[in-house]
Amino acid sequence: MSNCNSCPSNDGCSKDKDKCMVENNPMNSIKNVIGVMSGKGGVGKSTVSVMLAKKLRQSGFKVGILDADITGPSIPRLLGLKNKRAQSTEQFIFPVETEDGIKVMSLNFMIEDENEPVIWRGPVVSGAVKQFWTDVLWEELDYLIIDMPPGTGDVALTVMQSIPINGLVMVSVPQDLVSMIVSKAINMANKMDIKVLGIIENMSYILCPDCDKKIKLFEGKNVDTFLRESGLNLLGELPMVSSISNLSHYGYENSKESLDTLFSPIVTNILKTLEEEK
Ligand SMILES: Nc1ncnc2c1ncn2[C@@H]1O[C@H](COP(=O)(O)OP(=O)(O)OP(=O)(O)O)[C@@H](O)[C@H]1O
Repeated sequence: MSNCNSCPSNDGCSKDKDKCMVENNPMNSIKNVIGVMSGKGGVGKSTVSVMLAKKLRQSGFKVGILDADITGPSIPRLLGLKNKRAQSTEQFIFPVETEDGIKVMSLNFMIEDENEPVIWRGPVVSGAVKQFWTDVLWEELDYLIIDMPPGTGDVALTVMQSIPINGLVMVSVPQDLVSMIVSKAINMANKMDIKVLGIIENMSYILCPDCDKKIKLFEGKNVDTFLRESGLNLLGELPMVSSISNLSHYGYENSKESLDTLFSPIVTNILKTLEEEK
């Protein structure tokens, strides 16, 4: 059952204690849980989750990534861990660790072939996500990053109900930012009483290779109005760059240089907003 003392959301929680569905594992001590969400798939949620985890780890924090995208897990590949398997005992599942010490749990670590589709019904998928929170031996973490399932369906709901998320980072692309897709995700978070820390606009522009001018591919005229009306921060913009698209093929390490500079101010904004919310 839920134990408020060991819950990362304890400080700022407004949930009714008796109705809380969060089950904590007393062996784990996780200070902050940050969910990375998007209204739909393919907009860069997993890429952002990995960049955020890497940056926090570089700053000396103890970091984990929970890949809650059960039917389309891409975290192991992005981190160059696709051939790793998670070990378990009757009591615990042990996360796989990257060379730089990020603890990772993904369904891909439990299946034989990453190309095999996960053909499970919603409740089974939701059960797996819950287990990643309760049964994985995360031990002590400063930040657990959750790569949320895409969209606002059943599994996203389970994650929000059963994991004490301190704040959500919304990832969007410019043409979706002012659409109902993002609004739906934000409204869902609001209904579940989870703070949205802000929005990252991914694939926001391209940089001209000759003059370094930012070229916006989509008109973002209404973005400012949308942000003002929704009361949300723009945490930062990421350009469309080959070093990011290469992440899925070659892993983060080969793309590190350009990403480090681009992502640093975004991480600062995320941590600042997270602290302000406490
Ligand atoms: N800024 C960017 N520039 C170029 N390519 C990008 C950028 N961000 C993400 N991509 C590419 O877009 C694709 C989708 O990214 P990613 O897997 O991170 O999205 P996602 O939202 O997690 O998708 P899914 O919901 O399917 O898991 C990947 O091939 C990734 O390399």
